[in-house]
Amino acid sequence: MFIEPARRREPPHLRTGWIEIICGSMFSGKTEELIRRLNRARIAKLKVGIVKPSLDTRYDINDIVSHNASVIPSTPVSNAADILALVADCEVVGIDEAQFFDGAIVEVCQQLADSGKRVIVAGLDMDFSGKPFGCIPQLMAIAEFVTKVHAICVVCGDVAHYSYRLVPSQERVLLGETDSYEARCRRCFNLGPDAVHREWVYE
Ligand SMILES: Nc1ncnc2c1ncn2[C@@H]1O[C@H](COP(=O)(O)OP(=O)(O)O)[C@@H](O)[C@H]1O
Ligand SMILES: Cc1cn([C@H]2C[C@H](O)[C@@H](COP(=O)(O)O)O2)c(=O)[nH]c1=O
Ligand SMILES: [Zn+2]
Repeated sequence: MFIEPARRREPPHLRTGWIEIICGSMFSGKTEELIRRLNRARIAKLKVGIVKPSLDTRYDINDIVSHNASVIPSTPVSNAADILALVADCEVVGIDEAQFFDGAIVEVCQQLADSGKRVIVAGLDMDFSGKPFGCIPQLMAIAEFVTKVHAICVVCGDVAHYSYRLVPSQERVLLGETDSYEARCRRCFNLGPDAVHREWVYE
């Protein structure tokens, strides 16, 4: 489990910031982990700013909501550059679904961390075709801390690494949950539509 590095209680310009990435497939617990870290920052009485891309309207227009219904309020943002003004007075910044932001998100995260803030970013590392998703690989490269989380393959029960798309769209951006995606391990992802889902063994 990720444990926060100690922070000196000094004005932001006198202390270092950093970037944390939480990445993985869909259903791997990225949002839960983001919410856990942000709640702990609040308990530490740090000023926390939370944003998500405005196109992510899946569960709620404003709130960040995990697949198992953990919730934290956030501000929807259309352009990555707008984040800078929104969180100017915050010590900790949380960003969910970062793969949907434009390329400026990389420079925005750098600037926030350079100005002494702790920046926690969650996002999909790969799209439905198994290709690196948007800015996430670059963010992983510049981050101090990278946490890769895993789901459970709904076909065989092994550790899942991929988000398998169940519907025919080839558009990169297609919002959805279990209606359109399932978490799969490498083998079951490569089997595609030929994968045979394991039967329930226990009642
Ligand atoms: N295949 C799966 N593997 C693991 N968790 C799953 C799966 N399907 C649904 N879940 C639920 O999703 C939760 C994680 O949700 P969330 O944090 O929103 O994930 P992410 O942001 O990575 O999509 C788990 O705690 C679990 O309740
Ligand atoms: C793989 C993949 C996913 N999406 C969408 C589907 C969901 O709305 C989000 C991911 O949410 P989660 O919190 O990680 O479950 O992204 C997409 O648009 N394109 C893709 O290839
Ligand atoms: Zn599998």
